[in-house]
Amino acid sequence: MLKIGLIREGKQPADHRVALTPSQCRWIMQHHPQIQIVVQPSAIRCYSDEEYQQAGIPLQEDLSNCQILMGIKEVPPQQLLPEKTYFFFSHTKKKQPHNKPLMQACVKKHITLIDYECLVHNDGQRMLGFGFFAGVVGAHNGLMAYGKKTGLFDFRRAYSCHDLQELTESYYGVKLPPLKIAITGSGRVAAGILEVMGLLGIKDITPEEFLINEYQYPVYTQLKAGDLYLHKTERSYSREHFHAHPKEYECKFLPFTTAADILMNGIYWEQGMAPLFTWDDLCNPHFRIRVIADITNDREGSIPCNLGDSTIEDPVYGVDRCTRQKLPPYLPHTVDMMCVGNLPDELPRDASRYFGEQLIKYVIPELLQEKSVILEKATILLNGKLTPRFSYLEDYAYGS
Ligand SMILES: NC(=O)c1ccc[n+]([C@@H]2O[C@H](COP(=O)([O-])OP(=O)(O)OC[C@H]3O[C@@H](n4cnc5c(N)ncnc54)[C@H](O)[C@@H]3O)[C@@H](O)[C@H]2O)c1
Repeated sequence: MLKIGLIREGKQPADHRVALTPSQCRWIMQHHPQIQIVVQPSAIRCYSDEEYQQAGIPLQEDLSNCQILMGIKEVPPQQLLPEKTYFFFSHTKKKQPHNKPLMQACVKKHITLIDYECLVHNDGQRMLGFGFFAGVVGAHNGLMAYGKKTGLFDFRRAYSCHDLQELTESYYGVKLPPLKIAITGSGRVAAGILEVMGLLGIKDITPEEFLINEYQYPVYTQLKAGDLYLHKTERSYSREHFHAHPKEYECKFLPFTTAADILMNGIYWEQGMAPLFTWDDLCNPHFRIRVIADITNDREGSIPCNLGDSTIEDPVYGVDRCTRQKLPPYLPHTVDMMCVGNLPDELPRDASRYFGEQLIKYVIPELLQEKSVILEKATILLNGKLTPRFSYLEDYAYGS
């Protein structure tokens, strides 16, 4: 019998998501009788203890008789149970300094750490992620901020809705004013943004039309990497080459800064890549963008005026375009920034269900195999020791 425990999230601020919903737990136990799932009680989880009980999933405070423990966010080191196999987003593979104590606690407690982020298909695409719901909530919040800034319309908060269905219903009858939205990216986040565009009936136009025309109704254009980047010397774009050498490319976004009212940023970005525009561009009087939903959300990253995270409670801040000062939101002369790092937690029920579906499809069957290459590849620590693939983390995991 393989016993899986769903842990209570311990990280602050509290996260409401869970790896498997009550009905998904029941489905797994019905279809895989060799698996038993228990859940640690939680007062804040988006599916209540009662919902798990009603689905026949036992509540259990002490998870020491489980072999596998599943969470979402980083587990506070003092809550780690020794010698268990843990699945969660550890945010350690880039040696993130704030998670060094967590990594070292996992070593000390002989833990096997499997990171969801490292579970990938053969072609390297991630199996699990919350990007779609980050895109949905990010697009919603970006529009909400624009409505507040201009006083033209009012959107309720996504987290006040029971789920995406209720959020969708809140769009019935909404007629947005003419506005132009530039969307960047082509992954899960972008798919979520496009979902909101579709729900609100915002019209899709080409990048060329977007730059030239004005419209009497709201429009958007999607800019994929090929629309955004150009090799600095070859003056060309190739997807494979760009993914391998993104720093050799310059960005072509500048004309959109004088054509768009809202920017919804969903690109993949890493340090050293060209930003979408510079501080000098921002100070240009023709810079038209008033609201930026920076869902990619790297501080001073692809968007230079991302001055750090905002929160779900307080999702928007203003930035003075010339003095670069952080200011309260919705002032007339600022660009408003929506830079929340845990957007999917505004729709935790849908985000959890979607996550659990991927988990059931791709990961649960691997758990039942004698040997799984997929799991091996995602195992950062095996019984507290770095696996060869992650040996580059040596100083981070074992050092002082
Ligand atoms: N704010 C939030 O709450 C939140 C939540 C989830 C994701 N994000 C961020 O949003 C961004 C996009 O996430 P996503 O889920 O859409 O990602 P994804 O993996 O679904 O898509 C990434 C896309 O970028 C492309 N890409 C471009 N350059 C690449 C490169 N050098 N290497 C690999 N892929 C490259 C890939 O082809 C892929 O289509 C990420 O930076 C992610 O951290 C933010």
